Amino acid sequence: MSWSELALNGRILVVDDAMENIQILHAALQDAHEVLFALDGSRALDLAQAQRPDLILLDAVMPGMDGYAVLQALRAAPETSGIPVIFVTALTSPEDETRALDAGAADFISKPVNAAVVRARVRTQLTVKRQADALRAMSLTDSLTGVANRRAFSERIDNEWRRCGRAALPMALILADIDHFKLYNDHYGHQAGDACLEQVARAFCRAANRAQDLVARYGGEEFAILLPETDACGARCVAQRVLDELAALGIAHAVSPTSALLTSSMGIAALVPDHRTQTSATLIRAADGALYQAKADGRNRYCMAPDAPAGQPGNGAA
Ligand SMILES: Nc1nc2c(ncn2[C@@H]2O[C@H](COP(=O)(O)OP(=O)(O)OP(=O)(O)O)[C@@H](O)[C@H]2O)c(=O)[nH]1
Repeated sequence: MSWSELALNGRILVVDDAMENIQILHAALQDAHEVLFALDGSRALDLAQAQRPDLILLDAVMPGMDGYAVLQALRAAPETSGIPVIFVTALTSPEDETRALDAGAADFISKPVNAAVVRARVRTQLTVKRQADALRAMSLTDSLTGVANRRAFSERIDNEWRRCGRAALPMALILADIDHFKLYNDHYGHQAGDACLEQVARAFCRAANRAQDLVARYGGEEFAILLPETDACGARCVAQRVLDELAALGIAHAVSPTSALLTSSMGIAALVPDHRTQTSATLIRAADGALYQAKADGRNRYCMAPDAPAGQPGNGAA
């Protein structure tokens, strides 16, 4: 599919206090796009949050919250800051245009609008948006396994740390390290090692299957499983499923001192974030310490960080 084809079917939010202007833009765009509309700034912000349009056509002059204030509010919220905005306005002086572009507008269309020009400008902005989205997705994905990469993990854990902290919800982290992977590579070869990592990543995804769970490749043969809104008990369940999934895969590891099959060790930490005095590094450190303990205790098991608030430290051996 070409980039211009990708620009089709985008969801567009039209914001204007005059219904007849909305109707004109709707008529120009409805064949190729889903068109939403709002008659004032506050409704526009609600719709942008709830529906995440691909593009916003925004009237600059409106009673109450004007276009510039709407744009500022869109940029301030992480969920809407990446949505491109085209100003559509009767204000046509170079100063007005410059002000809109300085405020973060992607483009500027003068009223009265020409339907062909609107369609062309919209196509351009949607194409740029899709390209930016694809690049961002690529920059957050591990190319070998297809799961999130370390950068994506760092972004998510910080967001979840704050979100769960504000809501006083628990969150858990499992750090998993494949056992004796150096020996695996040495014995079966690096390509087989890569194929093994892909299989293991898929097994982790099957074990952590809630919408908000995140499986990430944390390092070479180390994975992180982030479990928002999950306490120590829930995290233990997921870790046990990881052990079961790996056992079910049955990947031979003929030279492992631990088992004839490929295994993983895991460290689990779970807590209710104290986001005012601590950072997410607290959780990572605790999970890392528990992983070290799981390795020391004989591998092929999970170990709970000792300061987990939801119960006594627990170990699970397969
Ligand atoms: N095939 C492959 N191997 C990798 C990749 N990333 C890291 N590794 C290998 O993973 C191995 C990790 O080895 P170590 O850190 O010594 O750990 P280990 O052999 O798993 O031993 P324990 O963790 O103590 O059980 C190294 O041989 C790395 O080369 C990768 O992308 N592909």
